[in-house]
Amino acid sequence: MTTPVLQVRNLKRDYVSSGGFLRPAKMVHAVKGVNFTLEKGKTLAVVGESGCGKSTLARMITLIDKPTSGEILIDGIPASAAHVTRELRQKVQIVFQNPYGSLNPRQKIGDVLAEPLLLNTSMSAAERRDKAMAMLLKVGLGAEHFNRYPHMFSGGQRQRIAIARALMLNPSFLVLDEPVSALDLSVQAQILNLLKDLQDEFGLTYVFISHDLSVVRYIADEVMAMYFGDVVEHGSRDEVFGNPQHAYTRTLFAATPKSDVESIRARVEKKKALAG
Ligand SMILES: Nc1ncnc2c1ncn2[C@@H]1O[C@H](COP(=O)(O)OP(=O)(O)OP(=O)(O)O)[C@@H](O)[C@H]1O
Repeated sequence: MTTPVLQVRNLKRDYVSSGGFLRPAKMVHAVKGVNFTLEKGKTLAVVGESGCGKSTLARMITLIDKPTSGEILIDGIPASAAHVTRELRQKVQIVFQNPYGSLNPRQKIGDVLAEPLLLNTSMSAAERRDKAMAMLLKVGLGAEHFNRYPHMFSGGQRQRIAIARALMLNPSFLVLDEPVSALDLSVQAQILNLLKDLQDEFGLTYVFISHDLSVVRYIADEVMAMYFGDVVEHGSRDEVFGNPQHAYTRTLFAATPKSDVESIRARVEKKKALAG
C-alpha cells in the first residue's frame, strides 16, 4: 500500500484573542481536533462558513502556523516543529485567493517562477530559465509573458502564475485557499479546468478550501465540512452531497441551488470544447 500524501491526527489550534476596554481576553478553539488522510492524486474540499476554522487548518498543514497539539505527516514524515526541514517545506505549497499581494511588483514573471529554483536547487541559470518557461506554458500562458510584470496581467492570469510558482519545486500537495473566489464566473471555470488538467498530468494532490459548494461539487473527490472548529461531516463527494448527515451540512447544501452546479459544469465543458 502506498503512503498517503497527508495524514492529519487530532489537530488542534487555540488562539487567545486580545481583549479590549471592559472586554477580557478569551480563548478561541479555532480547530478542535481534526483527523483525515489524503491519498495521492485526490482532492479534499474543506467547506464551511466564515470563521469555522478552514484557513487555520490550511495554515497548519502548509506549516505556516504551528498546531497547539496533534500531528501532521507529509509523505509519512512527521512535521512536528523540530522536524520541519527545508525538504519538508518544499513538499507543501499554497495558493491564495488573491495572489497579487504575494507577487513582487518589480519582479518579472520569469524571475518569479525561477526564484524557488535559485533558492532551493543547484540548477544553472539556463536550466532555471527553461523550467520556468516550460511551467509558464503548462499553465496556459505564453512565452511573451515571461518578461512582463505582475500588474500587466488579469486576475485569472495572475492565478495561473501563482499556480505555476507553487508547482516549481514539485510539491507533494497544494493547498488552494479559495483560489477562484475573486474571479469572474467564466474565468473560474478556466482555472478549475486547469487545476484538473494539472492534477491528471502530474498526479497532484489538492486540499481545496472553499465556501462555494458549486465549485466544490465540480472539483472534489472528498468533502469535509467544518462547523465552529469541528469536522461535522467527511465522506466522498457523492455521499456528502447525495445524503448529508449533519443538520448543518443539510442547511448548507440546501442553500446551493443545483442549477449553480450545472452551470459551472456547463461552463467548463464549453471551455473544453472551445479549447479542443
Ligand atoms: N490570529 C488569530 N488570533 C485570534 N483568533 C484567530 C486568529 N486567526 C483566526 N482566529 C479565530 O479562529 C476562528 C477560525 O478562523 P479562520 O480564519 O480559520 O476561519 P475561516 O473558516 O477560514 O474563515 P474565513 O473564511 O472568514 O477566512 C475564528 O473565530 C477567528 O476569529
